[in-house]
Amino acid sequence: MSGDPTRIAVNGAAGRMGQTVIETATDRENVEVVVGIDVADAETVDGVPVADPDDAVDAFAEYEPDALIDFTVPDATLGIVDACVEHGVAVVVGTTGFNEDQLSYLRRTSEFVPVLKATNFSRGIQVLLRTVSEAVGALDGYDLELMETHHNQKIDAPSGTAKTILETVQEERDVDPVYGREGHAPREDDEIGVLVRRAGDIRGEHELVLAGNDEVFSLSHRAEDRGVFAAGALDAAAWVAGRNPDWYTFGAVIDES
Ligand SMILES: NC(=O)C1=CN([C@@H]2O[C@H](COP(=O)(O)OP(=O)(O)OC[C@H]3O[C@@H](n4cnc5c(N)ncnc54)[C@H](OP(=O)(O)O)[C@@H]3O)[C@@H](O)[C@H]2O)C=CC1
Ligand SMILES: O=C(O)C1=N[C@H](C(=O)O)C[C@H](O)C1
Repeated sequence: MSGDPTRIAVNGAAGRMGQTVIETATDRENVEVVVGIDVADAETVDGVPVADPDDAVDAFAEYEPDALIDFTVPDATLGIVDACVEHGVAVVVGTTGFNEDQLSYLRRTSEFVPVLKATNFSRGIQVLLRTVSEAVGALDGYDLELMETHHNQKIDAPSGTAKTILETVQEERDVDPVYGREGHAPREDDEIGVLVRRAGDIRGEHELVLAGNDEVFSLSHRAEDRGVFAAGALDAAAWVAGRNPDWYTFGAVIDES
């Protein structure tokens, strides 16, 4: 490895993903988490100082991060990006559950600093997305059903990843999502069932089933540890820091590394 490590701030530092990012970074030489941001009272996480979001501008001035990794909630993401613009800090967004207006705000932010957003920072899901396009394009007319399962603390549903899989399907075929089924609900040809489960501490499971022509084909992915998302987010932060203001995807990181 050459050069100084990428200096990273973590928004949501005391959360499940924030803690995992900080822990994962300690084993790496190309990144260093220099400050955390969280509403939690914690003064440090794993030895990393934690500042309140209201003090983010001062914290960025003091610790000079190159990139911010955000795993919070949409309002918290939007609450910190102006501080990133003020200090020229690249933004890596892992948070899910944004509405259209919130996404537009993030898009505008990318006119001033690089913004890289991914609903799933595992490499396997990125490959699954590419395979989804090929499978849906090739298996015309097959019934499509999409399932996801996550831990019982997850707020948004369907998951951000499931929404990305759905969008990828819809780029290939004109199907309308049907969320769960109940009562007399016969399947239509132009629909895709979307089913959500929440239980225990399941890290994240996604499956797309394609059925027709006397066969069933399925594409599935299971995250076994939050470390897979943390590793991808750190790769993304090291890759995007110092680039020109623009909107970037995790797929580009994988293509180039
Ligand atoms: N893209 C990907 O690969 C992945 C995305 N995610 C997404 O990341 C997000 C976070 O997930 P997870 O870590 O499990 O959630 P957690 O609830 O465990 O962590 C979120 C943290 O953000 C804190 N927080 C809340 N408001 C603010 C604020 N205004 N400023 C700073 N921090 C704040 C929370 O504090 P408090 O608890 O006190 O509210 C909490 O500590 C979710 O949207 C999830 O879907 C998760 C895994 C992978
Ligand atoms: O909240 C989670 O845990 C996860 N959220 C992301 C999503 O909404 O897709 C990614 C991953 O599945 C874990």
